[in-house]
Amino acid sequence: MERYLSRKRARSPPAPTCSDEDSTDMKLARLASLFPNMALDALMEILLSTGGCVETATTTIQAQASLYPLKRRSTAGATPAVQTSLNAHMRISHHPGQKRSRTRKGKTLHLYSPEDIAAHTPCTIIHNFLPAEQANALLLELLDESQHFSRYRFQLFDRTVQSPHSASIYVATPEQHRQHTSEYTYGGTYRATVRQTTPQLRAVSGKVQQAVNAEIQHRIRTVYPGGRKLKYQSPKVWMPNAAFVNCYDGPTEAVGYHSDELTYLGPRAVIGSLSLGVEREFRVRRIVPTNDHDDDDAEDLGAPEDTPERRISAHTAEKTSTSAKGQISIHLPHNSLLVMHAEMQEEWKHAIVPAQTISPHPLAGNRRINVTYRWYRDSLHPRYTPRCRCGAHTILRCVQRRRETRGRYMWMCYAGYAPGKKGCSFFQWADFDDDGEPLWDKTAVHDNAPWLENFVEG
Ligand SMILES: O=C(O)CCC(=O)C(=O)O
Ligand SMILES: [Fe+2]
Repeated sequence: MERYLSRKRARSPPAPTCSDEDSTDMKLARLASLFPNMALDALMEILLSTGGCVETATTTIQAQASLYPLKRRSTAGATPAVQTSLNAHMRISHHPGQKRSRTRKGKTLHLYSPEDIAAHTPCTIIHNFLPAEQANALLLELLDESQHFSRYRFQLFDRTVQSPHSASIYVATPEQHRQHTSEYTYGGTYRATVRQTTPQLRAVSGKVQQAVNAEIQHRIRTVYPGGRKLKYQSPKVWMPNAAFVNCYDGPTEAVGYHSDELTYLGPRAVIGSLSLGVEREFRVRRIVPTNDHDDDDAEDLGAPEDTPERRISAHTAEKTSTSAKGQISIHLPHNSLLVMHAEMQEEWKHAIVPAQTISPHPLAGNRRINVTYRWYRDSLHPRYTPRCRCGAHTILRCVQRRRETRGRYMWMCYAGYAPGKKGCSFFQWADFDDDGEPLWDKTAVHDNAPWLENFVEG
């Protein structure tokens, strides 16, 4: 990003003013119409590198076209230059309650130590989480599994676009496999790749469960107001029953800025995220509310935001207001467990950004494997979640920017973003009790249908 921004600044006439009214999909579509011969991936990278500004992206592409022939400009070449760590220039205190922002517009603050990460982000990290042999065994097992992974596909106007990394979801039993392929949806469609847990994945789940619960309790005691759990956060023991495994094969594979879909996790979800193989940067940035109502309507009433499909287009940057405070880079080495705490999905966005350089891992080569352990709430099983007029499952989202309704949850139709489907404009506010349980007819929730089983044996 710096490379493009600094070139842009040095140039005269002055940088174009960025009109930031459109959703990311619209911006990408505008760029695609201006540069029909360029790959969408490359356009997304450039949009990301210019902070989501179509005008700057356009002048950047035009200027670069004379320097680099288009076919030789890889996505890696269009990624932001590696940025220097701000840690070198500033001392960061580790007071847990510290609220002062350390990020600045357009800058990336690089964090490595668990204390800094806990103090400045909604995450905590445990390095060297597993015994070395167990981490390696899990890595090898999942590298082998990754041959079965697939890429998410989503519809962008008349194009079907693929995610720039591959993934599969893992569940514990054949019955859960059935449910995940025919009942649970993701980003408006059924999952393409669902697999059953493998021996190493199962063996590690108990350790993840234990560590995540300890981290949750520590966070509550040391960070949350009054030492109490957040409103809507579940008071129950966190029990993962689904794991998404991602594979990033090489430095250009990535996932764009997004918040994880809350449909089955419910509000204030906690996610345990284990990194294996090549070290990559996990970027987080706080969502800043905006007063621009037109812009907000686009977000709140239809722009794809919190789906995996969005991650493809969200590969581009967010609106200016969102990125105004800059971003934080958390470095995720092999065998580290990152806990995304309850304040993460509603108030922050996260991404794995393309890397300019990576250090190959002795077992994984250029690949990084990531496992996100998730706890699907029984009360949010698809047999209970609202259906929209078009018959599809709705997805649960939180209003993230619009000041008046920020923090409210809503059920929305997302079918329109699934290839081959037509959506409707279904929208309904979602209400929860203080523990994040849906306030719909609870008798229905206590029927005898099979629940998702926890991964952990015994
Ligand atoms: O690869 C990672 O660390 C993050 C993956 C992620 O954000 C996701 O699966 O939702
Ligand atoms: Fe995510």
